[in-house]
Order: sequence, then C-alpha cells, then structure tokens
Amino acid sequence: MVIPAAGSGVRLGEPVPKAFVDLGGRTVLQRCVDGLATLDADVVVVVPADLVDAARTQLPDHVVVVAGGAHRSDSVRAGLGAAAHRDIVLVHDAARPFTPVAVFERVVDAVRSGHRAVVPGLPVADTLKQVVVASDGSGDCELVTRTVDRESLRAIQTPQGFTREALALAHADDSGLATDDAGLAERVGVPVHVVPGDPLAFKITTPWDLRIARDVVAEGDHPIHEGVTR
Ligand SMILES: Nc1ccn([C@@H]2O[C@H](COP(=O)(O)OP(=O)(O)OP(=O)(O)O)[C@@H](O)[C@H]2O)c(=O)n1
Ligand SMILES: C[C@](O)(CO)[C@H](O)COP(=O)(O)O
Repeated sequence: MVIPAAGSGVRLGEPVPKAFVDLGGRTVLQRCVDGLATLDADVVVVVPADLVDAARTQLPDHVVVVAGGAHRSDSVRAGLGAAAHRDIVLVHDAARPFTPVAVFERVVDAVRSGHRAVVPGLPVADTLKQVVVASDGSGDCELVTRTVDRESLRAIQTPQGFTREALALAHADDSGLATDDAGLAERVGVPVHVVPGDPLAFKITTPWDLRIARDVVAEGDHPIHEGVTR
C-alpha cells in the first residue's frame, strides 16, 4: 500500500506539512498508519524530502519511507517504486486518518472479484450548481449557468485499489497528473468501479476539517479504534 503524505497542506494553513500536524498527541500520518495495523499490507509512506528522517523515527520499523514529489501523482509514483510486488495495490491518503477498515475491505474485495480499479465514494448531499464569473457588474457574485444532476455524482475517497497491472498502466506516463489515481486509470481506458465510502474517511483539507478531526479523536468513538493500535 502506498500512502501519499508529501503534500504541504496549503489549504489547511498549519505551520507544518499536513501529515505532520498533531491530532491529540499523534500526527495525522501516525494515526493513518495506526489505522492499518489489522490489515495485511506492506506500507510505503511518501513524505516531503526534508521529513524522511523524522517520519522514520515516528513510524514503526516495518514502514518504508521515501521522499515525494511536487504533485500527488509524483509522490504516488515515488511510492510505487519502493512498493512490494503485490497483485493488488492500494493508494491511500495520509490525510484520511480515520478511514474504517471496512472501507479497505470493500475496496480489496471488489478488486479481488475482478475489477481492475476500485474507489470508495459517497453520494453528494448538497445541491450543485455550475457558475461563471458574472459580467454584469454584480461585484463578487457568480452567475449560475446550470444545476448539476447530483444523483449520478459521487464524492470519491481513498483507499483506491488497483490490480498491479492497472496501476502501472495508469502511471506509465511518469509526467501524468490527476487529483487521484483513478483519474489516471480512466485516461488510459481502465474501467473504474465505485464501492460505498464512509463519512469517517473524510479528508483533512481545511481548518474546519482539522477541527472535526480533533473532535473525532477527543470523542474516541470511531470504529477503527476497535482492536487497532492507537
Ligand atoms: N505533492 C504531494 C501532494 C499531496 N500529497 C498527498 O496526497 C494526499 C491528498 O492531497 P491533499 O489533501 O490535496 O494534500 P495537500 O496537497 O497537502 O493539500 P493542499 O492542496 O491544500 O496543499 C495527502 O495525504 C497529501 O499529503 C503528496 O503525497 N504529495
Ligand atoms: C485522492 C483524493 O483524496 C480523492 O478524493 C483527492 O482527489 C485528492 O485531491 P484533492 O485536490 O486534495 O482533493
């Protein structure tokens, strides 16, 4: 499994890169790795180059740590270069530290059942509108051009699971960039299937997300805490 954790967390705005932000005495990255303890997985963590040594001291010895790149896709490729040769490879954001084990199991089961690329996703709850910059002098307002049919939309999470062949194909162009690995797979014609995600697999992206994450830790009521080393 590859854990991209080399982002800087611009939208979060903390003084340290997002994976190294404290969540109740453990970093985001440590909590993410803790949550994998019951899974049979070889773990490669990808961190900013100047934090490789720090990550090695903070993580269990069996975790391989490598330096990432400028974009998420570059970091994933760096991780793949150090990953064990498994038939199924998962890519999972460090920034989703509370992802329940059941989501990993759903993704892996779907790949085992014959799908080459599988992602967890949730229905979209909000009404979605497409906008353009208003050109009628209405100041900061944007102009709605249409309301999007949300019934066919899914908000996609990680872990994303692939056959080794499909993920290698997705990353064969080593300059390919996308916000997720499934996006690269789609581009090369790999069918991507969606299984149910979980609200606890939310990504810590903004200060609001960090606040929720700290509440989750303080309440200690999330399922991954059951039987998992904290
Ligand atoms: N060059 C990068 C960019 C992102 N990531 C990782 O990819 C995951 C999802 O990325 P995101 O949440 O967008 O993280 P950041 O890029 O850090 O966020 P921002 O865009 O706000 O800077 C995170 O675990 C992040 O550390 C990475 O390994 N290497
Ligand atoms: C991989 C990802 O977390 C799936 O939702 C997401 O695409 C990462 O990119 P973002 O730009 O941080 O949303």
